[in-house]
Amino acid sequence: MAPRKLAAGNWKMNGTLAALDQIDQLVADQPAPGCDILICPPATLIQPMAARAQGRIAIGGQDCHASASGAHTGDIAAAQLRDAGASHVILGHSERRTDHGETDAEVQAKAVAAHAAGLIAVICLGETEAQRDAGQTLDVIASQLAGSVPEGASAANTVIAYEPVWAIGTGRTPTNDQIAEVHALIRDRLAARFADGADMALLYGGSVKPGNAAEIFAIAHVNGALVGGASLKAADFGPIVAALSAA
Ligand SMILES: O=C(CO)COP(=O)(O)O
Repeated sequence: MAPRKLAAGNWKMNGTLAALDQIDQLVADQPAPGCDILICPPATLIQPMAARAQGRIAIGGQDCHASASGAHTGDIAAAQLRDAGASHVILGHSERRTDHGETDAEVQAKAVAAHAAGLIAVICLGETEAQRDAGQTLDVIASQLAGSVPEGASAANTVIAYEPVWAIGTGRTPTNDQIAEVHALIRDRLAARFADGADMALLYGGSVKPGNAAEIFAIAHVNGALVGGASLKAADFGPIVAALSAA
C-alpha cells in the first residue's frame, strides 16, 4: 500500500465563522480531488466546519492535551476534538514547541492520547535556521522523530510533517535536494521502526504556495503538504490540492 496523498491546511489562529465560506468554495472547486484534504481550523470552528464539509474534507484540531479530561483550563482533550467532528490533530508544531515549550516527550504523550481517542496524529518536526547552519539538521530530525512518535504509531493513525522552522511564513523554502534528504531520512527511520512505516504519509510544510507545489510534490517521499498561509483562501489552496492530485 502506497502512502495516501494528503493536502492539509493549518489555519493557525486565523478565521471566524465568516471564513467558512472558503470551505464551501473549496468543496465546489474540488468536486473529485485525487487526494485527501484536511483543514485544521481554530477549535471554535471545528464543529461548524465539519458540518459544512459534509465529509468531503477532513477536519482537524491544532493541538490536544495528553490527558483524557480534568483540571486543565484552556486546554482541549482529543476526545473533545473527535466529538466536535475532527478526525485529525496537528501535534508538535514548531509554534507550539516555541510558544508553549512543548518537548518531544510531551508531543509523544499527546499522540498517544490522540490515538486513544481515534484521531490521526499529524506530528511535526523541523530544524531551526541555526541548527541547519550548524549542520545539525539530520540529527535534529532523527531525534525529534524518535522522541515524538509513539510506539503505537501506524500508517493508519499517524502522518509526519517536516516543517523547517525557518521556512514557515517566510517565503523561503529548502532546495529540492534538502527536502529529499530529510524525507529520505524520515522514511528510513519509520520503515526501520514500524511494520508499515513505508506507508506512512510524509508531508512537507513551509511556504508551500500554488507556484511551488507541483515541484515539491515531485520530490521522492513527499506525499503531500501542510500549508499555513496559502490554506486560508480556497483560491490559493485549490491549486495546491490540484497539484497534489496530479502528482
Ligand atoms: O506552519 C506551517 C503549516 O503548519 C506552514 O506555514 P506557511 O505555509 O504559512 O509557511
